[in-house]
Amino acid sequence: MSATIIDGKAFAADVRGRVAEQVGRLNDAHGITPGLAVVLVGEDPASQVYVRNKGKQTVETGMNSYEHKLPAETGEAELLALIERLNADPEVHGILVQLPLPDHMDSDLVINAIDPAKDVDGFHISNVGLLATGQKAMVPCTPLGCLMMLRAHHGNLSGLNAVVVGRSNIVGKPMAQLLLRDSCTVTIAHSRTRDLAEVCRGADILVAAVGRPEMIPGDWVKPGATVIDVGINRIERDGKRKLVGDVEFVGANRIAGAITPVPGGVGPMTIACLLANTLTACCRANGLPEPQGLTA
Ligand SMILES: NC(=O)C1=CN([C@@H]2O[C@H](COP(=O)(O)OP(=O)(O)OC[C@H]3O[C@@H](n4cnc5c(N)ncnc54)[C@H](OP(=O)(O)O)[C@@H]3O)[C@@H](O)[C@H]2O)C=CC1
Ligand SMILES: Nc1nc(=O)c2c([nH]1)NC[C@@H]1CN(c3ccc(C(=O)N[C@@H](CCC(=O)O)C(=O)O)cc3)C=[N+]21
Repeated sequence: MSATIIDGKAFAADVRGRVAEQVGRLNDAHGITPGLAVVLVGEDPASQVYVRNKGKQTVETGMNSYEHKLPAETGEAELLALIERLNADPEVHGILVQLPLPDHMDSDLVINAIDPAKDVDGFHISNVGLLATGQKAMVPCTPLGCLMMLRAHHGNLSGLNAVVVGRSNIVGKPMAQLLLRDSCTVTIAHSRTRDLAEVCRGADILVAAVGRPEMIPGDWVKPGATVIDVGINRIERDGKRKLVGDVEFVGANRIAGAITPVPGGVGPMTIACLLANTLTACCRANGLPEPQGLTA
């Protein structure tokens, strides 16, 4: 028997629909339009695709999109000055600085210059600390999207064994925090983990966020487990360019209970959650009630 495919595209369309509806009501009742500013430094082709998709979907949900494209050689001071302007701009409720930044910039410094209330990526140290201590934070979009799909699929996650492979600040660590908050027993694995296969086989929920094409084979998956594949890897196979995850899909699909595909899994939900976070930030900035069903 094969696994249930968790359709991230459909989930994302649902989230976007709910965002659009609440944006419409916000506009009708208060004359407010949420605004998202996306800053891209340099010309990484993959980043350009994401930024274009984000801008398009922002406008489709009735929000304002402000794109700032800076050349790769932009100085750090110039980027910080732009962030200052966006922090002060009342029309801008969310700010996203696309990562990675060019090598000559200090990413931590840049991210921590963003007003935490506008930090829709949830990467600012204030938001990281708020999430870790169980307080109201802006929650990183990719882990938030994964959590929404897991909750929808499982209902209650309490007591389940969750293994997160990857410990980055943008995916692995916040994912682990969210699973812990939902009372999973959480293991974070990484490149130094001993016997990763055995660790993975203990997982009721397996989240792969590594960045290595198809490194997790089917026989690392516990029968019936839910597999969330965050990996986005561009490879060439049989002369064709292809997008694959960190999980070997065909093998894992035979053993898992449910699995997210790549593409069409976590990726679309990341963008939908970015829109949801922008709406949340706008509501908070205006002292209005939180949007329903769109926060963690
Ligand atoms: N779908 C989406 O919306 C998004 C997808 N992504 C994708 O998710 C993947 C991960 O991204 P990100 O977290 O930024 O990546 P990073 O490169 O920042 O982190 C990768 C993590 O994987 C671990 N790792 C590397 N090799 C191994 C190994 N052989 N065994 C076990 N662990 C290993 C690293 O361990 P160590 O710390 O020890 O080095 C590290 O913690 C990428 O494919 C990225 O493109 C990212 C963001 C959003
Ligand atoms: N500050 C910042 N915040 C981010 O959230 C951020 C970032 N920087 N840098 C890069 C990563 C990566 N990321 C993705 C978003 C959407 C898809 C996505 O929509 N993927 C589609 C396929 C798109 C394609 O074909 O390339 C899918 O999986 O179906 C993927 C990856 C956000 N990131």
